[in-house]
Amino acid sequence: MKILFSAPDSDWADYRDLLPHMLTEAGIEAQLVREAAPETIDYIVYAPNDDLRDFTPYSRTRAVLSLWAGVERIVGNATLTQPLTRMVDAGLERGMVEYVTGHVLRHHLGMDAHVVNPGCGWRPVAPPLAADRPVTMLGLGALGRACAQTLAHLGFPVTGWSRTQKQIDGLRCLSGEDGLERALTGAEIVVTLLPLTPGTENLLDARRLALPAPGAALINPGRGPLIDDAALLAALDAGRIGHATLDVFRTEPLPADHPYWAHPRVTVTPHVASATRPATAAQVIVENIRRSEAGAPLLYLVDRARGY
Ligand SMILES: NC(=O)c1ccc[n+]([C@@H]2O[C@H](COP(=O)([O-])OP(=O)(O)OC[C@H]3O[C@@H](n4cnc5c(N)ncnc54)[C@H](O)[C@@H]3O)[C@@H](O)[C@H]2O)c1
Ligand SMILES: O=C(O)[C@H](O)COP(=O)(O)O
Repeated sequence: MKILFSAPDSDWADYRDLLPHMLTEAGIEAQLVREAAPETIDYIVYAPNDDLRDFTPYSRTRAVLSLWAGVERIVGNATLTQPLTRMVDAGLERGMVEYVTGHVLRHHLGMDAHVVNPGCGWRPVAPPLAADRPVTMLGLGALGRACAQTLAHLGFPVTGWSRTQKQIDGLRCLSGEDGLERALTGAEIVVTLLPLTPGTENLLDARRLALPAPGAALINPGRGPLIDDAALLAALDAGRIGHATLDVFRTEPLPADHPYWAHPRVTVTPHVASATRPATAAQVIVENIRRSEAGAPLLYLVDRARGY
């Protein structure tokens, strides 16, 4: 079997030895290649790149296996008729839990007053307990759910919002348009871990950004276009949103003249919230190839109509 590794060179360095080794361990005889005649390729391991845009000639390819959790850059490709899977990786999940927990605690504990602006002087105002700090998680998938549950274990009252109604221990789960309003209203920290689809683009617009508690913090490790940037800047300037920690943007790298860079109440992180971790992600790729060969359903199959 031949597997095309269609991803940037930095990924190739991580997987070129690891993936063949793990395939062999799983009893799968395969050759991992950087290029080959398209009609000879059985599977494509994919991360966004400029080389592969037309999937039409890959006539025997049985699945395209994304190394990324977010598939918005490939899911709408009209030439892609092969099954597409997204990445759900234990290492990626743990990294996201650490990022979200760290940034939630920064805002909850008011760390900036002591660490970033220690000139504030001796103002002994103790932060409330987590139990008194409502947090809202938009998105309750692999990543949102893990982050929400960790925050709930720390004592935060966490409300989660998703497309279909969920029941998750320790969380107040809401869904639908009305659920979104209820989830946002009064939240003191809002985290967005939604995929980018036509249904989520500009989800946080001026009206919805006015619903959280005055001065609430917004943390977006999901995708940049989930937020209407002009509305967020206006909400920050008016103090309706107290701080925005943004990891993802409409244009990446974030252009040097973008107002987010200079804004005193915006923290920019350069799309580092969490990365796919090769050691665990390779297991997912191998398992999906094993399943496909055995005629079993693929894990984490993308629904083209939903867009994720
Ligand atoms: N910044 C980073 O480093 C980084 C890393 C990995 C993933 N991500 C982003 O995180 C996103 C979420 O990943 P995941 O693995 O948890 O995804 P997932 O597919 O497991 O979960 C998606 C969640 O979003 C909800 N959702 C989708 N559309 C919705 C809608 N219209 N209304 C309400 N809820 C909706 C679903 O119900 C589900 O709960 C990815 O798509 C990606 O954009 C970012
Ligand atoms: O969280 C999940 O189980 C999946 O991402 C699907 O969620 P949805 O049915 O709410 O889209």
